[in-house]
Formats: sequence, structure tokens, C-alpha cells
Amino acid sequence: MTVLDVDSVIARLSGAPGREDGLTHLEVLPAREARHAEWPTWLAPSVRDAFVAAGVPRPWTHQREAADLAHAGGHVVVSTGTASGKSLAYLLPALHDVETSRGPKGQRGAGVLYLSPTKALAQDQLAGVRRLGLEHLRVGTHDGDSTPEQREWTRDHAEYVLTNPDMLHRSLLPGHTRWSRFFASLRYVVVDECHHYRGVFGAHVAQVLRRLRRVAALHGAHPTFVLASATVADPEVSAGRLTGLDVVAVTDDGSPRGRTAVALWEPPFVPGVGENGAPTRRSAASEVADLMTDLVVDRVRTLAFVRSRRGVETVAAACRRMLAEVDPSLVDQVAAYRGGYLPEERRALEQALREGRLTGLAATNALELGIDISGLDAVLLAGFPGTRAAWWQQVGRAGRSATDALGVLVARDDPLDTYLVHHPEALLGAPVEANVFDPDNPYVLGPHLCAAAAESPLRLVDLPMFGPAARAAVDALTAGGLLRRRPHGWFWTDRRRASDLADIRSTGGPPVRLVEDVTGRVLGTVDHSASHGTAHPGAVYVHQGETWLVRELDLDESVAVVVRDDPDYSTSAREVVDIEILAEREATAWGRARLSLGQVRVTHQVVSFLKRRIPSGDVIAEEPLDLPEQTLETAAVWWTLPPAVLEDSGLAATDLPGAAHAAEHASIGLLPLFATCDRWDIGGVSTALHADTGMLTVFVHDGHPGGAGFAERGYAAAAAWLQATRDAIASCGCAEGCPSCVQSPKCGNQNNPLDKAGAVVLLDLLLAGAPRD
Ligand SMILES: Nc1ncnc2c1ncn2[C@@H]1O[C@H](COP(=O)(O)OP(=O)(O)OP(=O)(O)O)[C@@H](O)[C@H]1O
Repeated sequence: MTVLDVDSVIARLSGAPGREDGLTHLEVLPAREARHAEWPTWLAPSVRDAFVAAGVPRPWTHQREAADLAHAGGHVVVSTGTASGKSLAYLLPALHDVETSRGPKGQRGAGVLYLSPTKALAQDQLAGVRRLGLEHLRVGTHDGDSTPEQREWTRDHAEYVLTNPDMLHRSLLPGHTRWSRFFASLRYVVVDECHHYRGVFGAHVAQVLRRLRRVAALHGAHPTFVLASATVADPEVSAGRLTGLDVVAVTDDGSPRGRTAVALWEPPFVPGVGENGAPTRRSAASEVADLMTDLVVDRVRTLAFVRSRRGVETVAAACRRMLAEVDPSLVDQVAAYRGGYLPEERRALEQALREGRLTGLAATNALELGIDISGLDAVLLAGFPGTRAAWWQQVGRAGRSATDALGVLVARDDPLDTYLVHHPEALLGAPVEANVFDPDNPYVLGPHLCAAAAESPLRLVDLPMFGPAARAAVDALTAGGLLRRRPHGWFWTDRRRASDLADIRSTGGPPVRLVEDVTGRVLGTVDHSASHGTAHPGAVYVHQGETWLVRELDLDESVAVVVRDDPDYSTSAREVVDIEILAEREATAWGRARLSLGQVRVTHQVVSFLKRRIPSGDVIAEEPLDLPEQTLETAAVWWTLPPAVLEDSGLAATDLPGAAHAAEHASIGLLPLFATCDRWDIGGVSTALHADTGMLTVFVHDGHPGGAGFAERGYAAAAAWLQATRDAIASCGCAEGCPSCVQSPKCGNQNNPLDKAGAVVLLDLLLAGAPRD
């Protein structure tokens, strides 16, 4: 295997013709020495010996600290870097209890419940625990991929159960009486990669964990929670919110790290013009495909993170095509990996990458989480992954085993990425974000209270565990007929499964299956709510380099029928959006402008799709669609400017819609810098005259029912957020607005009208009255 020489790799990448100006920043983060601790004296020798045999001579300091705390019964969150051995921190106390509590005939004495956000990570952990070779340890998974026999065995015999919050919510908790012996033995709950539980998903998982604590207590168990997280700000606060418990944080990372070179990269302009004549840069995906090709030729093991499923396919296909010209023997060493693939395909790809049979892999963040792939040298990111926590997590995938590593962020042509590659301090110098979510979201709380009541009637004493809003929510559910109040508490008496009421991944319904027309073969799935935009009739769908056309979308049956085809265009959906203010919760005057936070109802409808020629992206046709409206009640932050202020601004009335629209796009683009969301988690609406305010109004709203905390963060950080928005627009070198500043890839109006200069005027008017600090 090639050992990475960062300097020569960078010289080679940026020396290629046409790439001279790509590198905007290069920084080499120094190596860090390991700090070791001794094995705890309380630890069962069998567990210690298993780790020593597996190549862990001694724990690192943070592993020992966390293990000691958990063994003493304290709830702990370990928040340290990628590949810092967080697993060992919880495996030591958990396996110790399992090994030392077994009955004389091998009966299960102590149980461990391990939760991961993805099935792939659970598989990886399963393999890791098995590799320890503990002779009597009974470990099993319970997830969507396990067979009924496996599930039954796991339930009746496993001491270490690996599952995910979804299965806990839908299967283990509702069926807790069948799992009673496991719950009664439960000593540890491990919540791995807990930074993943943010936004509305975080709120759901927080309520699932409260239900878990209650069910465990019903069976007499009070497990210790150990959480593992990427480096995030205030981990004890988010872990405390997630579990509802007092959690101690361990953050002083004792693991070693090799030198890491971090490069920021901006693709060049391409000939031709984009939407409305704007200058456009080469796509991050094409640039990443080029860089990956060079790295693979040099035998540098490379993982490319690409934001969209389609992008992943494009990168892998382009890379393979280029390799075929240079060195055909390398073509099969590059593959694509993303959600929507069948589980067997994903497992095979993970295995091939781990064993070095693949040199280059293009993946969505389906591979981001914790999968232990040692020996990667370089990570390329086609676009900022939305949070600094995710960025460090992904960059940290390279350079395991303390070797040198390379991480490259290739900017997409959008305001946030452009801002970051030109303001490295905002990415590399700023602390990671705290994890944002709101467990008291009533849309989340209500369904989980129903599920809890179905698990066992809710008593008054149970309510504080579910937060301050629980009593009012229970009363509302009772008034609405979902719960019945009886002397001994609140009962679920409905025929339906209560757990069906909460859609914890917020997919908005069952996933839509993509089914091949003739054979009936299932190619993959897309989320229900996303299906209007990606699986509408006429949509082009790419799977492992093959192109398919959607012939029919049946939303009732959740099926899209696809046929093989090779069109010379891609498709993108267009939607219309409308917004209504339901309640203003908070507001503040910025001079004569006003900034508000509240509840809104957003109505959107996919109305047509564009066909864009490949690779130029030119629009060749727009075709109408007949899909139903979708509505969303959620939280929004908005600002208004009164007519009198606008009259003095020099902007003509006809400029206002374009100016507001441009300010809205850029502010959506920059919000992820202040809230832990990405631009697809939020939306916006702008208008020169809104019916509810009677003024020019710009809204930025959460993309999930009830809100996910992002608009709230925008409101709290409004002065800094809108100032960065203003600066990003003003400093962009384009003349009329481009994807790097005010154009948006998800605009429902084909980025029209947009007035870049007008947006700066509006934001200056707004910020003139903003608080100075
Ligand atoms: N004390 C140690 N000494 C040497 N190697 C160790 C030690 N602890 C863990 N490792 C090794 O470090 C690698 C990373 O461990 P692990 O996957 O647990 O890290 P992690 O922090 O959970 O990673 P992620 O950030 O992906 O969640 C593994 O190969 C593991 O065997």
C-alpha cells in the first residue's frame, strides 16, 4: 500500500493543467502523540485479554476515563475525534458486566442494548465484537435486514443486542413483554454516533429513549447510558437532552493522529453560461471525479463524499471512464455507494473497501457513520457536508492508524461553499457546532406519548420524564379521543398501532420502491416526501451507472415503475410554494424593520420538471406534472421592511421581488453556518408584499412538521447570520448573481427574478437597525 506523501500529492493535484487556481487554502494539522492509561483493575481478565489479542495493548486515556465513569454507574458521553476508539470506552464496562454476570449454566445475566443510526454501522460493530473472540458472548442484531429466526434468537438469547432507534420504536418497545427477560437484564444502553440525532430526528430519538427508560424501569432495570459522539460543542448538554439524564462528558482525546493536510478547493469557471446568463463553475462532482482519478492512479486509497445519490453515481462513472483511458486494470477498483442500494450490495462494497480491493469509492453520507475502514489515505468532499462536525468526521476517515492523511473540500457553486473556501477561518478556526434539536416539539411528543401509553398505561408520575409539555399534550390527546383517562392512568384504546403515529425519520410515509417494469425487480427506494421531486413520471433515475426513466408514480401504493433507458438529459423538478403566518411567537424591532419567529403553514406542489442536456446543463424542455399539494406546519424566522423605508432606498417597486428573492436564497445558503442544518433541511419564501404582514417579507422556515430548531437558531443568531449573508453576496465577483451567491439549486421559480444588488440594499436597510454585538 502506498504511504501518502502529502506534499507531492498536493503538488501533483494542483499542478495538472487547468487546476492551477483550484487550491484556495492549504493547512497541515500537526500530528498528536498517544497518551496511554493502564487497564482498569476492575476489568474481567477475559475482556482485557481479548482486546490485547485484538491489537490494543493498552487503553488511551479518554477510553479509561469513560470506562471508569460508566462502570461506576455514571451516564457518560465520549466526544472525541474520528477513529479515537470510542467503541472501547463502552465495550470495556459493558462486556465486563456481561462476562461476570452470566449464570452457572451460561444464562444471560447482564444485557447491553447498542443503538446506531444506520444498519451498516451496526453490522460493522457486530463484526468488531465478534472479532474479539469472547467464547461465550452471545451477540445479535435486530434490524430490518435480520430474518425472523435471527430476531427470535436475539430476543431470547443475545446478551449484546445491536439495533437502531427505528426498531426500538417499532418493535422492541411495543413488544416489550416478549422481550421482558432482556429488558429485565438491561445494564447498559450504548447510543453510538449520537451527534447524528439532531433536528426533528433528534427530537424523535429523545422521546424513544425516554420510552426505553420507562419500559426498562417497568421490568426493574435502570441501565447506564454511554453515548459516543463526534466532536461537538457542549456534548453533555445535547446528550442530556437526548436521554433526559445527567450525563458527564469525556472530551480529552488521548488517541494519536498523523499529520493531516486540509485543502480547500474551488473548481474553475466553465465556458457557456448558466441559468439567466450567470457565470458557472465546474461542478464539484466533476472536479472530485478528476481528483479521485489521479489519486487512484497513484494507488492512494480515496473516499469521495458526494451529497446526492445522483452525484455519487456521476462521480464513480466519470472516474471509471477516465481510468479506462489511462489504466483499464484500475476500472474495477472504483465503485459507488449510497442509500437506496440493497443491503447485500452495501455490505459487499464495505467489505471490498476494508480489504483494499477498492481503491476509490464515491459515497453519500450513508457511509459517513463510524464504519471502521482502516487504511484510507484521502477523503474528498464534493461540497461542504452542512456542519463543521460532519466535515471533521468525514475528513477524519482518512489516516487511520496514525498515518498522514489528506482531506480536500471541493466547493460547490453555492453561497456557503464559496464563502468557506475563501474564509478558511470560518471552517478550520471555528469550534464545531452544538447539536440542535427540540424534544418538546408537540408534533413529536404527542405520538410518542400515545406509543408510551400503548406500551403501558401512562401514570401521572411518568409525565415529568417526557418533559414540561407532556401534561398539556396528554390532555390534548385525551380531548382528541386518542387516549382514554381511567383511574389508573391514560390508556391507548385505538385499534391502530400507536407507534405508527410517529414517523421518526420524517420520511412523510413509507418509502417509494422503484420497480423495474418487466421483471418487477426492486432497484432501490426513495423517501416518500422526496418522491414527488425525484420519482415523478418522466424523472431520470441513475443506479450503479445505469439510467432509468420513471414511467409512473403511484403514491397510494408507494411504487414508481421504471424502465431502462439512455436519455441524453437529466431532470430536475420545479415546485411552487406559498406561506401563511399562523402565530408570531417572538419579535424584535431592528429600527423600522422587524424580525420575527413563529409558526407558519407552507404549501408546496411539484408542478413541472426540466430536462437538462448532459453535460452542458442547458434546459431543453419543461414538462408539466399533476401531483398533489403537500402542506407543512412548521417554525419560521422572517423579517419585514415597511414601505416607508423602501421608498427611501432608491429601489424601484419592480426591483423588490427580485431583491427579496435573492436575499432569501443567500440567507438560506448561509444559515447552516449558524444552525446545525443543511440547506435541504430548510426552505424559504419571499415576497414584496405578504398578505399577513402587509409588507416586504422574507421567510426562512424549517423543513419538518413542528420545526426542528433551525429557524429558532436563525432568530437567535440573526445579526451575525444576515451580516454574513450580506457579505457573501457583496463580495461575490459575478455581475448579476450566480450560484455562488444568490441562485439556488432548489428554486421553484427557475431563479427568476433575482436582483443581486437589490438584495445588498435590502440587507443593508435591515442590518442598519440590528444590534451591534
Ligand atoms: N487503545 C488503543 N490502542 C490502539 N488501537 C486502538 C485503541 N483503541 C482503539 N483502537 C483501534 O482504533 C480503531 C478505531 O476505533 P473505533 O472504530 O472504536 O473508533 P471510533 O472513535 O468509534 O471511530 P468513529 O469516529 O468512526 O466512531 C480501531 O481499529 C481500534 O481497534
